[in-house]
Amino acid sequence: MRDNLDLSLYLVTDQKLSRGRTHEYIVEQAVRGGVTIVQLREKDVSSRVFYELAKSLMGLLRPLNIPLIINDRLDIALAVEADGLHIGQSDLPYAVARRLMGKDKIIGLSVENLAQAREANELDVDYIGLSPVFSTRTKQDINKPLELSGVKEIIGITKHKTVAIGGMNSLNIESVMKTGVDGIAVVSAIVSQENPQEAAFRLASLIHHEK
Ligand SMILES: Cc1ncc(COP(=O)(O)OP(=O)(O)O)c(N)n1
Ligand SMILES: Cc1nc(C(=O)O)sc1CCOP(=O)(O)O
Ligand SMILES: [Mg+2]
Repeated sequence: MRDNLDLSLYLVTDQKLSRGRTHEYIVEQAVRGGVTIVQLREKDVSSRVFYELAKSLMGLLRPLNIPLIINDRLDIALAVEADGLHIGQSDLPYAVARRLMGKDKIIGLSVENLAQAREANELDVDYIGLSPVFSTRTKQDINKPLELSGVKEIIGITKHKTVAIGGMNSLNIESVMKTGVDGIAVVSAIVSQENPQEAAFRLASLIHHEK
C-alpha cells in the first residue's frame, strides 16, 4: 500500500502501437512529459521477452522514482521486484495477489460496474481502474463503456483511489477529471503519437488544470 501514489497520468504500454519505437524510448519520453506511473502490458510476447522488458523498465524508472506496475503477470512482477501489479476481474484473485506481492506493493483492480466497485470496497486495493470509460480500438472485447454517468456513480460509492481508462484523449480528459477521478490511464494517446513527450505534456497540463 502506498499513501503517496500519484495516478495523475498513467501510461499503459502496447508494443503494437509504438510505431517501431522501443518501450524504453516511449516510456522515457512520456515520463519527461509528465507521466506519473507506468504499466507494462504486453499480451503477445513470450515470458522471457516480458521479463527482459520489465527488468529494463525497472532500471529506467526506479532512479526516477516512477512506479512500474506489471499487468496480469504476478510471476514477472515478483521476478523483477516491480512496484506493483494490475489485475482484472478474470485474473488471479485479489487475495492471492496480495498474499504473494506483500503488503507494501501497489495492487490495482479493474472495475467495470457499480456492483464490482462495491465488492472492491471490501478489499485493500491501492486503486481501481474504471474500465472502459469510452469505447476504444486499443483493446478487443471490452465491456459496455461506463460513460461519464457510470464513472460518477462509482466515484459516489468507492473508498478507493480511481483511474479512468479507455478512449481517453486531450478532447475528453477534462470532462473525465471533473467526475472526481484521481487520474487518467492512456495507451494510444501517448504510445502511438509522433511525439510521446509532447503528447504526455499536453495531457498532464489538462489534468493538472482540473485537479
Ligand atoms: C489502469 C488499468 N485499468 C484497467 C485495466 C484492464 O485490466 P484487465 O481488465 O485485467 O484487462 P487487461 O489489461 O489485462 O487486458 C488495466 N490494464 N489497467
Ligand atoms: C488496457 C485497457 N483496458 C481497458 C479496459 O476497459 O479494461 S481499455 C484499455 C486500453 C485503453 O487504450 P486507449 O487509451 O488507447 O483507449
Ligand atoms: Mg488483466
